[in-house]
Amino acid sequence: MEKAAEGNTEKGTHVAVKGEAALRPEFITTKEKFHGFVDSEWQGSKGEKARDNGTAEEAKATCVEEPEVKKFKPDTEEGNKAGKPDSKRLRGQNKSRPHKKPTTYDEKRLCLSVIQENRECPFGDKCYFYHDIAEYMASKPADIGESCYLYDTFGKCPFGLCCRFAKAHTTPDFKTMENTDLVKAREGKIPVKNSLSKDLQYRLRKHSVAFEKSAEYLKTLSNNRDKKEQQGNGEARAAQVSAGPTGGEQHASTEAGTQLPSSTDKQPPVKTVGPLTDADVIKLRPCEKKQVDFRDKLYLAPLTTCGNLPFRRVCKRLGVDITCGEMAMCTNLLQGQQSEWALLKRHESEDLFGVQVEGCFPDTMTRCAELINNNTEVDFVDINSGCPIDLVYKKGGGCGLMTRTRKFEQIIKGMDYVLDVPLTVKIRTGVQEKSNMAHKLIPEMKNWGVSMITLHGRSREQRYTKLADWDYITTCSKLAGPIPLFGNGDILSYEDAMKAKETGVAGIMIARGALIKPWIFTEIKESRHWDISSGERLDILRDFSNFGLEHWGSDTRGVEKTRTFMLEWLSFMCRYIPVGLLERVPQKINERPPYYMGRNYLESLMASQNVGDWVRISEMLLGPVPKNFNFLPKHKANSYK
Ligand SMILES: Cc1cc2nc3c(=O)[nH]c(=O)nc-3n(C[C@H](O)[C@H](O)[C@H](O)COP(=O)(O)O)c2cc1C
Repeated sequence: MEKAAEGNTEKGTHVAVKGEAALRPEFITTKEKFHGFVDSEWQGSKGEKARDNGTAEEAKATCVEEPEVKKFKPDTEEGNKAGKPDSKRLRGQNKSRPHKKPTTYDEKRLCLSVIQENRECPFGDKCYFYHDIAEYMASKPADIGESCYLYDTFGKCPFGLCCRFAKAHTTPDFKTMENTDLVKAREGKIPVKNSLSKDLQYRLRKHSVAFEKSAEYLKTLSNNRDKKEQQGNGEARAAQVSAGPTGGEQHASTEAGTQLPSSTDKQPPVKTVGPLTDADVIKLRPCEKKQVDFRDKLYLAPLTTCGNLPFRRVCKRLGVDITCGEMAMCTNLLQGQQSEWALLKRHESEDLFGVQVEGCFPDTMTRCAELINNNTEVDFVDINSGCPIDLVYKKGGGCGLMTRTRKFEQIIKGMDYVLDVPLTVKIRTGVQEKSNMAHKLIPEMKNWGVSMITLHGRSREQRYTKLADWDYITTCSKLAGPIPLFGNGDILSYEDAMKAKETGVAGIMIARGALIKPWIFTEIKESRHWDISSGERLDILRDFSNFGLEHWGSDTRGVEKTRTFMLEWLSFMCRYIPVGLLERVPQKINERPPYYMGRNYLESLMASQNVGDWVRISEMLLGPVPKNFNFLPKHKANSYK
């Protein structure tokens, strides 16, 4: 960033710096003063000085132990975030973050045999875990708070004595209480759908799941290929295949359904059908396919790691219409991997919900779509053909598909053929910065069976550098008609959203804007700037914390998982600049704030770009971090370029 002045100086003497948001001078400070204030005011468990309209008082009540906040040295990446931005370091993912996470934060846990109603422990004397409940309870870290969200919401807490809020539902003789009225009222309600059943997992692992519709479709590919080969067109096809990012041979060998060597390929014999032509496929496509009206809806982008179910619930409360699961890899789903299936989970509040998949071959993608179709409840399935990461791109997936049009076509047609719900596609402008290709692809895609297209107005090469190209999005949206095209890129205010809609796009998708300020959906729906207080922001984080405990668990493991995902989110949220502090509204996504003081302690703390301060915020809601706690955000959210 080119600086017009030597940083921020005393109040009132601040000179606007290129690339920096314009703040009212009375709030601007220096790095040293900012950190000095945040550190000196922090009182940890006592919380006397951590004040914010009473909200930090509540925080005081929940932090029962002295928080042990890790200090981050200024020469580390975290330290650097608070200092002068280094454009190379602050872009993309933190690939060097520790891979080995501690498997457990509990030194010793209660034996499962005790948790499961005193059944006999198969390990007897050799068992490492606690069998004496009183001994376990005495060894457990102090409860985080007085009330348990799970017990209060559902009438019982499945984590019983292991819950970190256990006092709320434990009798003096260590029995777990239940609120029978509430339990009865919730009977039969399943708040989260799309879990992988043990039976399906077993069948997937044994390759005994039938993919009948996929087989029908894939047969058409092998028939078409045979015909072409007979016509002597083999050479032309090989040339087309080799145009993909990984070269030809590998892909050519995996083209036709029945001859595929992939790990998911050993399928049981299925009923064979006669040769199908492209025209047959179109005829066979069920007319009763579920219709979804996407137009004029607000779409929360699929967000790996950050777009987890608790975060999406937060956004639903704040007005988003369409939600989508984090990108799932089709081969992992076909292998029945529990962790991948977790990405398909849908909360009951998600009334228009889709899942996003990634893959590079027609056979696996088609089968994956059939698997999802037959075993989950989703309103649409999205193909991520915008994914830029090497792991995906180099295999020909993600935005690599945009350069492999024949394969892309086969994937889309196959998935559309097996799905009873609409198929949507998310693309970028192209791969290289100066050679847009979406406009060439979109007219073709219209004939392949996509029901909606989302266009992120940047290329793979570009990542987040430069603003999204909304002129190009406008051009593409016209080409896409009558298929709705959603525009995606850089929306951070209702004004940005209004301008985007004026381009004629069918709808808008928001990614970082929702992470920085999830209330953006309320702002857009109510056409206003919301000068949200830090207390209200903490309440939103509290919702996340409760939803996280419900999703990941209220035992130590669940608490720490909730914390980790909250910290990932806070790495984006710290970029929000309160409306009341801005000289010029609205905040722009590519503008970095100068160091500033908030209107109260919590607002200042929330503005910190220091991991240690995010940990402090998490401690207000989730109690002190365990001794061996370590965190480095996955995404370098602070790349302002
Ligand atoms: C943390 C993070 C995770 C993302 N994960 C995905 C993903 O799983 N699938 C996807 O299609 N795009 C993903 N994206 C890209 C966004 O969906 C979106 O296209 C991009 O951020 C541009 O929108 P924005 O300018 O509103 O942020 C991710 C972006 C971020 C910041």
